[in-house]
Amino acid sequence: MVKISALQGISNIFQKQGSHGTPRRRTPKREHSWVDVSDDDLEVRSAKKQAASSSKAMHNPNHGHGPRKKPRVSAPAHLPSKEPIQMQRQQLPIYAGKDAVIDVIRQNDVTVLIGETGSGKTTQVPQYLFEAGLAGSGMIAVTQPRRVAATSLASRVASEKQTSVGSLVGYSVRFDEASSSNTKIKYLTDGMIVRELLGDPLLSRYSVVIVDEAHERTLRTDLLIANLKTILQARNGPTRSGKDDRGKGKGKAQESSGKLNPLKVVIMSATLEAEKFSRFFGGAKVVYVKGRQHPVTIYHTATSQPDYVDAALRTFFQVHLDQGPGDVLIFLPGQEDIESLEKSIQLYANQLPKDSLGVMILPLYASLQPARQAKIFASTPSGMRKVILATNIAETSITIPGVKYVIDTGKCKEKRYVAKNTGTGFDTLLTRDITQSSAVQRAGRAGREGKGYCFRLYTEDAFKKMPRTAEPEIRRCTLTSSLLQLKCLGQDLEELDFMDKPDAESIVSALKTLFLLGALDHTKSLTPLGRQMAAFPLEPPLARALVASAELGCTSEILTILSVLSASSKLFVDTHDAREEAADARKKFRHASGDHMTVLNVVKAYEDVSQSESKKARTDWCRRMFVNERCLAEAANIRAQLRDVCEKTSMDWKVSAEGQGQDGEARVLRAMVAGLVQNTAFLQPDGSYKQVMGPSVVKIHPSSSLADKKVPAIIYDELVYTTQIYARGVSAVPRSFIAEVPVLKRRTS
Ligand SMILES: Nc1ncnc2c1ncn2[C@@H]1O[C@H](COP(=O)(O)OP(=O)(O)OP(=O)(O)O)[C@@H](O)[C@H]1O
Repeated sequence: MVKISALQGISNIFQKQGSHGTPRRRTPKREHSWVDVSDDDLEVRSAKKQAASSSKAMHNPNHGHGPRKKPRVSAPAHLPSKEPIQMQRQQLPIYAGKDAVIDVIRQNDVTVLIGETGSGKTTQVPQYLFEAGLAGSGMIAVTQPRRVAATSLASRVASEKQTSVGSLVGYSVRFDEASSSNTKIKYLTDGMIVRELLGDPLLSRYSVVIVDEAHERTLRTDLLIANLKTILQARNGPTRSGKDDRGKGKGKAQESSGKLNPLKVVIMSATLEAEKFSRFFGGAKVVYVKGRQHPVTIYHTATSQPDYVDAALRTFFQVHLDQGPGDVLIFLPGQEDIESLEKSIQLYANQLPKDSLGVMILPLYASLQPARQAKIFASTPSGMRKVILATNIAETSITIPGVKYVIDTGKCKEKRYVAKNTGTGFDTLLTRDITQSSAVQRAGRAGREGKGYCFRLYTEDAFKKMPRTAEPEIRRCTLTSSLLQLKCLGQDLEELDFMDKPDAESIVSALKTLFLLGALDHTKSLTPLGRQMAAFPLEPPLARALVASAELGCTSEILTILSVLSASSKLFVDTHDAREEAADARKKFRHASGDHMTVLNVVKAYEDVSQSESKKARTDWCRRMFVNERCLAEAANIRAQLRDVCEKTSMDWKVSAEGQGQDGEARVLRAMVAGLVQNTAFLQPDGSYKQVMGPSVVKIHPSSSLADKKVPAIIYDELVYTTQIYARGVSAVPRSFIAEVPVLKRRTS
């Protein structure tokens, strides 16, 4: 049992000499942009000048060379602002430059807008443009790389506009939408707007597209940016240097005469290579909004901290015990570290004296169910300090009310296509050091409602050595889904004008996958099947399984399986405390063929309980069975949305294989094989599984109902790369099912 004395030891280490050494307090110089809310709030500079200044800020965020001091032991009490929301809006740095921002955007087709984190870009610019009439009869789109940002920003801006989400201000994220015919400002993920291109290649319902957090260079943001360039030409005609030659005063995007509306594009970020974006759009105007509302004081450790989870634990308790009110946001690379730190914090927090401030721990990672993610935005109960343990999904755009302290481990997980090393060709998440841009964004999550503090668990030298920005996703991730979408638009990855060209190897791999799925023919042309697949907001292999289910008469079952696979949380509750009970409960659902049919068994059992029992009894049942009710609720929602797409594409979603015994089961598995053609492996004499389409040897993941089983052939949902390569979401299938797939016939015979 850990004693409080041990806890106090932890808190002291940071403050004294311990593993952190004495943290450095940097007193920012007056002229530095981190603290300098200048009188001259807006500057429009040439792209070159801006880039130089931006790079200075990136290398030097709050690192004025002030004296070395210890951190203040008790920061002044911080309480979230109680000022009326309209007054808060007027105090944002961007407010003073409002008219100038509107003018620049009115006069230019493309504007690159840079401003400090928290200066008001994301919440205010769309409102300014709307108020100035730039939406015309169309909409203003604001894209975000992450859904949690899109939904929370919509709700903030709706309250600033004193309306409810879904009316004037809406959002659209995968499997969730709140908008109406009255919506004029729409926050949406970059993935959703790329999807909208399929039905509306010129994005004609938008008068303005604001690409926010463009520095992240997600694959979808890059796809959008490439398309915006061609859309601008189609809608606005050739222009000089991104200039709107129609002149001032003609900003109203909608023109009569049945012609296409001109489009305004705004690229925004706090940490952007402005010059590169400006050049890409033929010399777009760069606007720099100066100043930030509240200062953020940054500390670095004196020595590096290889055990960053332990360092985060110590730093948290130092803040908790020594600093004034204010919530804490800790950045960690992934779910595992989050869960481990959560346990440690809880363990020590339980031993705090009864009268001390309580600790409320809230995890935040992408696969957490949206309703649980949303809990971070709720106000902190009195007598508590909220600590949010987050991955980089909290890194950009969002304001978490109450957060005053940020602890940055300096680590993140990055998706990377692994092909060269293993020959298997799949995206995997690797832990790595963050970039300077990420570090600046992370610090920017503090200081949004008042003074903030950021404790970086790495040295200042390490910060200086970090790369400025991350490698664009287009250079390091699977391109299959994007390639399919582009094919539907009549475009080619090789030909589209991207800011950075994709890797040739990734293009070949994506072409191969789509060919194997039947989405492309041997001339690389889109097939009718490919077009059908692209209609679904699913990765191409899952979309292929769904289309196959129509021919096999089992769409209802496949919809259920795919909905559960697409939910953000896992179907079964992981538990370390009651592992045996959980395993016993799971046995009741286990299907001999493996995980896909097991999913169906769980959903069926849950539906039976739901029909005959109360809501409470249903929840109790889930708890007893170690089934995650949130996953099932989310899956039901996803299923309804996929069903709608089926209806729109005239696919009969009711057709079912239920009650048809083994024949029905075989049809469900055949449909899954059609989608998972590349995820197939055969048992080898030595008991291992060897990929049919690749050179790798894989093991069945311990979480699978087939773990340790030896079956002649398997299909799997995904590979996980840890110490070895594991197949997760596995079903046993007869080898003949695999041999039936036309493209696999030769390999399996
Ligand atoms: N949900 C919220 N609750 C309280 N205040 C908020 C909220 N959302 C925004 N704000 C306030 O508005 C300010 C501006 O937020 P906004 O997201 O527009 O800034 P930004 O310039 O886009 O920052 P970033 O570059 O970090 O995305 C915040 O610093 C905060 O003071």
